[in-house]
Amino acid sequence: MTTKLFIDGEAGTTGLQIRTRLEGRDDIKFLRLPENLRKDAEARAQMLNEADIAILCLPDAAAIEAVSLIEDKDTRVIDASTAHRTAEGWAYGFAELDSDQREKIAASKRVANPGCYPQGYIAIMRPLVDAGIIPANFPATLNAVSGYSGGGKGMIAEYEREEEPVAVPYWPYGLTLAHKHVPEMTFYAGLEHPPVFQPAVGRYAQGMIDAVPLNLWALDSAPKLADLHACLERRYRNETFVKVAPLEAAGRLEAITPEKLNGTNSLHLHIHGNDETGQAVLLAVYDNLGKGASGAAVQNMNIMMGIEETTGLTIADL
Ligand SMILES: NC(=O)C1=CN([C@@H]2O[C@H](COP(=O)(O)OP(=O)(O)OC[C@H]3O[C@@H](n4cnc5c(N)ncnc54)[C@H](OP(=O)(O)O)[C@@H]3O)[C@@H](O)[C@H]2O)C=CC1
Ligand SMILES: CC(=O)N[C@@H](CCC(=O)OP(=O)(O)O)C(=O)O
Repeated sequence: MTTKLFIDGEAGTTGLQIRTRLEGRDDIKFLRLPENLRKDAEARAQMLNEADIAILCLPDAAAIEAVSLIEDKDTRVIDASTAHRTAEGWAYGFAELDSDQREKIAASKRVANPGCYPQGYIAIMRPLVDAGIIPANFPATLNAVSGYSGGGKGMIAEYEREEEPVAVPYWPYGLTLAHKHVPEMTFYAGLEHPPVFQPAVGRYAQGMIDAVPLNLWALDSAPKLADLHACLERRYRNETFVKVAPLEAAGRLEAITPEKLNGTNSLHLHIHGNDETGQAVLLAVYDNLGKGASGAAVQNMNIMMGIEETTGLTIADL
């Protein structure tokens, strides 16, 4: 059976990457609009209603508009924007969230693709909260760095224009601590309080690291690094795309660079720290355009089509 797929916003960063990832798939028929009609609401409505699956790679307002244009109750939607991630009636498209998330995605007509920063954070925190190692009222923090493609076409142009491209190598932002990703991070990590989330954009195109520092000594369970590792390893042992690196006592590791998993849909977790001081830092390495956006959208589409992928990178591949 062929699935009719419409990517609304196909000319953008996420849309283009989805299209490239699906090149050569003979189980998909692309519904496409000519350049002059790609923002025409009537033409988009026609495609949205004709599609079996529509992937929205649009700014939030245009994504909300796209959903309102769908009259055909059978069109299934994957929204890559922030608009519906904690909305009623939408399944959160992080398949590894817990054991029944895949079924929720498979059964849903409305799937919200997660934000790039939240995926790594939730992958680290949720199993630790579920296991009671981190209490739900924990005052968590997250530091992160993303390549500039995370800001879409607009930010890419600022870094790649010929005249006076952005020269700052590392630019902290989100300093009012109200980044649009905080609500989904808090909700899906299972925490009662929003984390202090401090992202930064680096002067490189693609790839990211989420880093969660933890004062283990402050936790009632006073876990050791091996306990954190065992918890995450147990949770992701059978996952294709999320993998946990072995515990390694090193201050600096080659695998922990933001570009390491570019072009893949993999997300790798690293647990480091110091048992003597009772402190840990948990890191998630992944591609903001891979597992952080387009890769996850394709993974969700496959789950909705009943296809199970088995081709993630193992730690040993690195
Ligand atoms: N880049 C990333 O790493 C990630 C992005 N996302 C999210 O995915 C979505 C897309 O982001 P991204 O691809 O980076 O953004 P881009 O700006 O690169 O692409 C957005 C595309 O949408 C088009 N567009 C805007 N308004 C409309 C409209 N009304 N009708 C049809 N098309 C429209 C734009 O047109 P034009 O080309 O004319 O500007 C552009 O091609 C956003 O919601 C973003 O937050 C999510 C996770 C990660
Ligand atoms: C580097 C950079 O600017 N990144 C973007 C996040 C991109 C993204 O994931 O947007 P969604 O909310 O649609 O997921 C930002 O911080 O706004």
